Amino acid sequence: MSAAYNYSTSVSEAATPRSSSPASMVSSRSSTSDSTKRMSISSARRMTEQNPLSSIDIQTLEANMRAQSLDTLRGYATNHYGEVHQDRPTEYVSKETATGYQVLREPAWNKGTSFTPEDRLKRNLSGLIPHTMETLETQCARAMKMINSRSTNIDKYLYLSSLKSTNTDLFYRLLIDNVEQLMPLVYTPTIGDVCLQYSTLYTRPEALYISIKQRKSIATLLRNWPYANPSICVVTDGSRILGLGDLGVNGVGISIGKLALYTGAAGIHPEKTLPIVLDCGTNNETNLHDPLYLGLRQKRVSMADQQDFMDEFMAAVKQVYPNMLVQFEDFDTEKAFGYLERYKKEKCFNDDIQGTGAVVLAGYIGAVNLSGVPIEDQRLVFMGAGSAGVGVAKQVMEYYTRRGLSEQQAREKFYLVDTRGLVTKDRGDKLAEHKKIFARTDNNGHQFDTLEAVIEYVKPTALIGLTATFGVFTESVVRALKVSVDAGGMGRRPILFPLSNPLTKAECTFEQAINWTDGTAIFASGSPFSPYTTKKGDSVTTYYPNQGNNVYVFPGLGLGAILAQCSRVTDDMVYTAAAALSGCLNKEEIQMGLIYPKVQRVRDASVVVAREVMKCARRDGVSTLPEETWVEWEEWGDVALTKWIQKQTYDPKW
Ligand SMILES: O=C([O-])CC(=O)C(=O)O
Ligand SMILES: [Mg+2]
Repeated sequence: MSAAYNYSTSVSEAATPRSSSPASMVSSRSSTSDSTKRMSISSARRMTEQNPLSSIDIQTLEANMRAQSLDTLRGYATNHYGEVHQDRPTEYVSKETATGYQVLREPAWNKGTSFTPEDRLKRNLSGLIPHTMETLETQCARAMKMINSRSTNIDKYLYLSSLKSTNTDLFYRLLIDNVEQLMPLVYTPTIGDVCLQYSTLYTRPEALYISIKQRKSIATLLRNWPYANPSICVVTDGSRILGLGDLGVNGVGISIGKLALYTGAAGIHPEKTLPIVLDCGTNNETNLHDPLYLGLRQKRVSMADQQDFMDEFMAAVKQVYPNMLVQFEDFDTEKAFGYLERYKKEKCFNDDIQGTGAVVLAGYIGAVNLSGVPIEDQRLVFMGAGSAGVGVAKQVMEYYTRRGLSEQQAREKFYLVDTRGLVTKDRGDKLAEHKKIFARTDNNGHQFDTLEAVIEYVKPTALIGLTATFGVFTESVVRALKVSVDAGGMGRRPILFPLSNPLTKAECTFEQAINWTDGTAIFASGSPFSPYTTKKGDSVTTYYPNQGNNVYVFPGLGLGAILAQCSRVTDDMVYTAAAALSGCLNKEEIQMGLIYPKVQRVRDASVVVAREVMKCARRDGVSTLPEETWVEWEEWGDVALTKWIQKQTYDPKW
């Protein structure tokens, strides 16, 4: 029996729930794709005629692009960007009925060489895979050998990506068991390079690519996603990918990478995750001139049009997947704040503002304990006043207000610096709305143009970098931070968080931080640095960096919100995620002087974060679970609830 289902040709039809994965598409065709195909073939033929060897190389493509002949190769229907009309449903076979390559070619069902003799018979697999039957561990060992044999991180990424699209369980087993080695490949920093080169690296679809040209058909596109009822999507418009700027549709890599961690770091089932990129054009000239660029070849549409597109997207999500949580990722600052406010009643959160805010707060709580500087004497300088800078400052400010400080007293602890220097009310420029809350008024008319000048003036105890500018924490800046902390008394330690991603954007390196503070810095970076060992005479000291990355928050926050069946994500839930994370360190981690759990324990941390987020959702009245369930869970207590959460998570084992 085939699990066929219909989606609408009109945008208003409701989604039909599916129960199975798509093994093989029996057919998927439409009149529009036919016409596109016809055009593509004739253009390609024209190009081939111009080039008798038929090797259409990049130069030829560039020349053709200049002559605009690529116009006809664009992936839209002849009726140019009108509503997408699909004439027939995509028909999938069900897992139960799939046989042969239908099984092997569906990553969610494929077990590779681990199929038992019985499976092989039942599923007509005999002869289609090597005779030997292997355990998952053996398959993992082979995969690790392959990864280790590749010399560049991009090649390692490509291998992993191919594995993911071949055998889901194997990919995630590998990621979960080798998270320290593999997370930097599927996530920051490698994912930054992948996004930069996505047009060239592209081999297969892994996400939903929704162009503003198809804005009338977003619901139809959402229904085309082959897995039923996703629980979570990560959506970007590519406008500020990590610290790399506007990458347009190539930013989709970040949605893919984040969702791999929702599964790897929190155990959300991979079939329940949906990566999305919204293509509104790009202002990235390199992409616009790259003949291989995969997105709309035009400048970004106006902010008002981007906003309308986003409204349409959110409305379509509500219509097609009403229970899906939406994570906004790497939108540029204005949109990041704007959308968070605009959709605050929906089931969504912004990872860069709230996730980063929460993870830094958690680390800051631990860092203050280690610093020897009492919380009331802390003064924080933020280099960078974008979505992450202001998001973090707001989150830490809340920590102060919850400890009894007034808003005004709490705000006074923060000094934000942007490209024009200290953010003050009387600086003479028009401050962006999101910065106003932290604009200083106590500067007596003085303006401080450089970070050095701000440090000299403020004498901070903590320096947080979210500038996306490599090296802005220079030796003189870091030494000045140490001097201002030392002045407060013996044994005090500076807090130094260069948080920008990927590594090429970090404000300073771990080695520099250690050398310039005589090993005293309490350090956290957004992307991972290696431990650093110093030798002085006979004494050898190894220092351990922290990775203050939102990966410690978003997977657990998302898991908690999903399991509590929240109608929305409250600020309280985000704060609770931070507080829960700060309490997650074990004895060994505390002894090592860490402020975050080791990355190998990220799944443990996510479960604790999820548990506390769930309880908070109930307190805030946004959990739609029946009251009886909560009463039962309360009786169980934390240990049982933790076990229950673990039981809900995906942890592939055969
Ligand atoms: O993706 C990361 O590693 C952290 C993050 O959200 C960003 O830098 O935008
Ligand atoms: Mg981000």
